[in-house]
Amino acid sequence: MKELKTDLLVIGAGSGGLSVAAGASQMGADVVLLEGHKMGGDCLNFGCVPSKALIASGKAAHAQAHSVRFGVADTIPQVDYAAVKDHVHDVIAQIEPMDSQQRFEAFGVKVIREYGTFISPEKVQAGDHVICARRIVIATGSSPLVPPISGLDTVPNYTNETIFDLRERPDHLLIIGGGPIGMEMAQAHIRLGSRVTVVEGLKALGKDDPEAASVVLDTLRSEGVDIRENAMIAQVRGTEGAVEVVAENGETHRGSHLLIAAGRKANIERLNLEAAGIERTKTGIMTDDALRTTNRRVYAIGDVAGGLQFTHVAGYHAGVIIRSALFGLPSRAKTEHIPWATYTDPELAQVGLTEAQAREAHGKKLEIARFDYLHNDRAIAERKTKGFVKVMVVKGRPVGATIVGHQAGELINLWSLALANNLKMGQIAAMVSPYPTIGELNKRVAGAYFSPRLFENQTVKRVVRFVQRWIP
Ligand SMILES: Cc1cc2nc3c(=O)[nH]c(=O)nc-3n(C[C@H](O)[C@H](O)[C@H](O)COP(=O)(O)OP(=O)(O)OC[C@H]3O[C@@H](n4cnc5c(N)ncnc54)[C@H](O)[C@@H]3O)c2cc1C
Ligand SMILES: NC(=O)c1ccc[n+]([C@@H]2O[C@H](COP(=O)([O-])OP(=O)(O)OC[C@H]3O[C@@H](n4cnc5c(N)ncnc54)[C@H](O)[C@@H]3O)[C@@H](O)[C@H]2O)c1
Repeated sequence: MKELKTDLLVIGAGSGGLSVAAGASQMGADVVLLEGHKMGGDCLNFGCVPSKALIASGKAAHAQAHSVRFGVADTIPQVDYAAVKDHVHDVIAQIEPMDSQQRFEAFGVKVIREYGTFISPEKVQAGDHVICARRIVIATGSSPLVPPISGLDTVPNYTNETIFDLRERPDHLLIIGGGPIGMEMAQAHIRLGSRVTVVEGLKALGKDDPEAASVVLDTLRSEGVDIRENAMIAQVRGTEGAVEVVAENGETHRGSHLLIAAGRKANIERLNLEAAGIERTKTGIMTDDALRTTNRRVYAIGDVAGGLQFTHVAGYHAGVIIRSALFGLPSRAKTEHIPWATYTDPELAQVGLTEAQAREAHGKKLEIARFDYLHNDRAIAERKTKGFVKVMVVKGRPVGATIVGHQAGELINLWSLALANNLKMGQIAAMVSPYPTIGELNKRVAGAYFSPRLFENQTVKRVVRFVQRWIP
């Protein structure tokens, strides 16, 4: 056994672990990084990056088939599914060097390509190394949750870890789960020429504002995706090419390929948390606001912490714990200003409270400002008029924003800034947006908040009439 001593041990080289390792090593800490599988973790290899690359192929195909309204004849797209997957892997390859072992070794990080297991509260074994660290960060991410569905162990199925390697286009993709993974994959595949059925046990896109989610679901349905809700799958049967899923309500759906997109489970099995005195919750590792586990020298960040599971959250967590682990400063992870977006077309984005949450929290103090894409000139020119921006406002400050429509994921950035800095609606309204941009929607929704105060206000009208009588 080789013994190593270090300031900081990071377990997992995904979005969270790499951010900690890069930041801490460049600030002078001695860092050891463990990775049992692929550098870059889920986001690069099996998550955000391949899914967005696949979505881009779907968009290209959809644009060819729907161009006549721009005066350009529609064509039936000739999709080469294997070439689409080449594109997906080429995109991964282009981003890969940023997450590579070589890059991190150049920062001075000692990278060990082994899974880590606690053998005591301050020691972790990885292959033939035992690492003793002043501080340890668990950033081991999550894996696809395979629900206890009868027959699933014998019927061929795909998850996000295998679907991006499939090179023959599914004739009919059956998806269990109508969350963001299910919906993004459903739309990409229908646009690439597969038939698609999504079977959701509860409500599709159920974590989002229902009014906004329904804009996305209606669009997917209009493109041909068969979305079945309230159909919890209890049984699957069949063979490769002919799969059947049976819901508790008796519905049966058939397809050629089965994708499981039924949620995530934290990667804790290999860690031997008991040896380190680290407690878990139902969804991951138990942490306090500072992301410390029940073992004070150990932090848990990103998906394994069991909260919001996004790459930008893992990156944000990394910043929070660097402050505390490296500088010994108080640090707290907040959630109120964390946005998320689902990259369907139209996109769906949220930050802060939804309308329902804001009503519950603020009751009559809540005001809703709203502006529809239909009135944005750039959206009209691009024929992207579906959707709206809705901002929840309390005492002149936004407490949440919901956007569904073209580039919603880009538009939500401004509201993330506003919530992170407690900005007022007046500060958003003061911004000048270039015309014609989709981004103008954000200014216009702030305008919509103020218009009734200005245009339907008798005092304002009286003051204007009075001043107009006196000025030369
Ligand atoms: C299909 C899909 C699409 C997604 N799209 C988006 C998106 O568009 N935007 C977004 O923000 N998020 C998206 N996500 C979520 C995002 O991928 C995760 O939130 C993010 O990767 C979490 O980062 P992490 O560092 O916590 O874990 P990961 O990136 O998964 O990294 C964990 C790493 O730890 C390693 N590991 C595990 N156990 C051990 C051990 N014991 N020892 C050593 N190494 C270990 C794993 O091999 C892995 O490499 C998507 C996820 C999926 C599945
Ligand atoms: N754009 C993005 O940022 C993005 C994209 C994809 C994934 N992600 C991340 O990955 C996480 C996981 O995504 P997900 O879509 O797998 O999970 P999810 O938990 O959001 O959705 C899973 C869905 O599967 C349903 N389900 C579970 N068991 C079922 C069964 N037996 N039959 C029918 N339906 C069943 C659930 O009711 C749920 O609606 C997301 O919460 C998000 O954090 C993010």
